[in-house]
Amino acid sequence: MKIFTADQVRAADAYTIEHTPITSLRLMEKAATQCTQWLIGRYGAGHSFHIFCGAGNNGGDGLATTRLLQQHGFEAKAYLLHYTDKFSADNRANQAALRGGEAASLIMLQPEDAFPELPTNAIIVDALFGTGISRPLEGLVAQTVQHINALQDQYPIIAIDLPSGLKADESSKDLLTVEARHTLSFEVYKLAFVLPENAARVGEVHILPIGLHRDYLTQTPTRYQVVDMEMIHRIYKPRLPFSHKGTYGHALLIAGSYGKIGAAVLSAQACLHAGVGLLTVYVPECGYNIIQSTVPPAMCLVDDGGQQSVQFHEAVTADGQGKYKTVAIGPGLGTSGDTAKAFEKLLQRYHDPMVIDADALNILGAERYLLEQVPKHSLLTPHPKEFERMFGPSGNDVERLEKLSAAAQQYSLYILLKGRYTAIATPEGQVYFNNTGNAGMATGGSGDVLTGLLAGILAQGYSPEHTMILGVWLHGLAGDLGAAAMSQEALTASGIVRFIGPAYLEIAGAK
Ligand SMILES: NC(=O)C1=CN([C@@H]2O[C@H](COP(=O)(O)OP(=O)(O)OC[C@H]3O[C@@H](n4cnc5c(N)ncnc54)[C@H](OP(=O)(O)O)[C@@H]3O)[C@@H](O)[C@H]2O)[C@@H](O)CC1
Ligand SMILES: [K+]
Repeated sequence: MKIFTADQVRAADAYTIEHTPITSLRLMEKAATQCTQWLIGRYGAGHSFHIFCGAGNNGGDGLATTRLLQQHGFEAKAYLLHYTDKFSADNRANQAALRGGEAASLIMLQPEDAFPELPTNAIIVDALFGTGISRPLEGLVAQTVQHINALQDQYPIIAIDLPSGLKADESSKDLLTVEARHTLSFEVYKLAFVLPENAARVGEVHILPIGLHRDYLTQTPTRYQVVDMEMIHRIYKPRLPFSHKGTYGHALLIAGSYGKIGAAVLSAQACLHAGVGLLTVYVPECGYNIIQSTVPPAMCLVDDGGQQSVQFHEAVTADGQGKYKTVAIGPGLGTSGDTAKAFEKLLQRYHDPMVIDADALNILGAERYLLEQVPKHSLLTPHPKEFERMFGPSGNDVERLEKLSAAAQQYSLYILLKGRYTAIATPEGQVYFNNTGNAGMATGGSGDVLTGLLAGILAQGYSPEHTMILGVWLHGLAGDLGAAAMSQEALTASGIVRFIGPAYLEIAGAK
């Protein structure tokens, strides 16, 4: 699903009005109808709705929603903030329509008025500002937003289109905004929804269709997209009936050190569950028995280094055209000087896309010049701290995203940034946001599983871009299925591995 800028949303609106018989007032009615249906479906009988409206079209959505809720037999009141007399035309039309209905359901809130008393069954709806926000909140609107936020533990707060005060396309890091439990937005995502700094503001996002013109939605190029099942279906390739293990590639996984062989085990298991044809795991000597007994389908190569691998570059031939379709390196590897040297030699020998994670990223962070030597189109999988070590600190999430995208373009790499919506930046400047996964996956070894999964997918012949999108998505879905079966708390990295299979079945079943 595409992420539109506020300007693109406005253009979609205008295009729809120009190319179909629909008016802007009718489009607002559709938006309000969707919000009404969502609110009734979610909260139903026994609740009263208290809708705080601004002077623009977001306020218009709120006024229309109030009227529609009443028409469905619900108690609903609109509080129209009277901080200006500059109401939009559609806002005025909906004020008039509401005044024509139930008495006392449209209340003008003046700057000197106290915040209204709300009954215990209240649902607060925020329709103050949407994409038209143009400056920080102050005066009556700021006070109202502070009041609403102070009530968030008592009443659910539902924002229409955007939590008021939040900018759709920029960082709102230090701005006052509504803190919603749910945000009901229309047709497309907005960048603000996927930024970690907005997590407490947007809550759960629900995208509701309102009939914006398909041509505009499908033909407008966007820099950002949220990965969805449709995209996954386009990427996923079922196995061929006449295939053999050679069809699905041979991966080399270089991982583990004394005390961290578990990282190699988890990565190896994930790589096998991803569907790789053959797997060789390269570990220091202390890992040999462990790998052979816990991951029997994998072959094992042993380094002379004892506690940390220091000669793994020799596992690939000097011309880099050996038997391995892909190489993954990093989980539990260690960062000693000799390991770093071996990594540098590996980069000189191996020229196909690699998967680079954990300690291999830490080595890159310490020896930045090595970034230039990483094979083009390799996959880098840092968490925010590793990212910062490599590319420096950022003032806010949008700045970090720009840095991510700039690095992916500069070095021709696919780089992801882990988070609730993991961002995947491509060498072409695109950024995909992953929408699967849960807080139960914030557990040791979860990243090692992702590395193995990516290596297993890449080795099967998927392009690096498709590997990144499919791998991150499968990883999150396996985590979601695991959490559903055993709770987020009890989910472990091994649990994520166990649910890679069911996650594949979900894609295959829905295809
Ligand atoms: N496009 C679509 O697909 C559809 C869009 N729809 C809806 O329209 C919404 C966009 O409407 P919009 O353009 O009227 O902007 P909106 O957010 O209501 O705010 C503008 C008003 O706020 C004011 N204002 C701004 N900042 C302020 C501040 N800090 N403090 C005080 N005032 C401030 C600004 O005043 P001004 O800056 O002009 O002085 C103006 O009066 C969108 O989010 C969605 O809900 C749906 O109806 C149907 C389909
Ligand atoms: K709003």
